[in-house]
Amino acid sequence: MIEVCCAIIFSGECVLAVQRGGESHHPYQWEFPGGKVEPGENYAECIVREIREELQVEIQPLAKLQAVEHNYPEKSIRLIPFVCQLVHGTITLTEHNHSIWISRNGLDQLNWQEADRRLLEINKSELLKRMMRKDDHDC
Ligand SMILES: Nc1nc2c([nH]c(=O)n2[C@@H]2O[C@H](COP(=O)(O)OP(=O)(O)OP(=O)(O)O)[C@@H](O)[C@H]2O)c(=O)[nH]1
Repeated sequence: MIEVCCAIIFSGECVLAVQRGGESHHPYQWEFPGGKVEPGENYAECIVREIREELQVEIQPLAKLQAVEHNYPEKSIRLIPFVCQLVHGTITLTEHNHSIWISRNGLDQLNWQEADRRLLEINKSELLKRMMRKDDHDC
């Protein structure tokens, strides 16, 4: 079981989603930025490092949400999500195709990876509490 941390980065009441490249596993699907935990690293260290590498910004992890386990044909992962806030920097994608800030309505509309769909389902009430706006709006 591979442990993967991901960051649900908030800006106001919107969160950041990133799209995988065409050459990766699960091409063009959406995910939260993050990656595999390295030996000797705790989850918070992992997510801060991965976000520096992938987005070139500094974040602060605020809360760990419920993890999900998922079996893909090629591997099994435990996906560990952290609610995070941006501390400084401008997002620059080093690995992903696109990024988008989404409101609560957007959560249901993206073509997420399977593990993320499950992750969003089990953490929905916690996330919606942090994304209170009722109307769709530009993030
Ligand atoms: N970063 C990230 N990875 C996720 C998410 N959901 C999900 O299923 N994954 C999977 O978790 C693994 C994360 O690996 P990684 O980010 O370190 O490296 P990678 O995409 O190059 O992995 P690869 O070994 O499949 O090519 C990938 O298999 C990816 O498909 C997510 O929200 N964020």
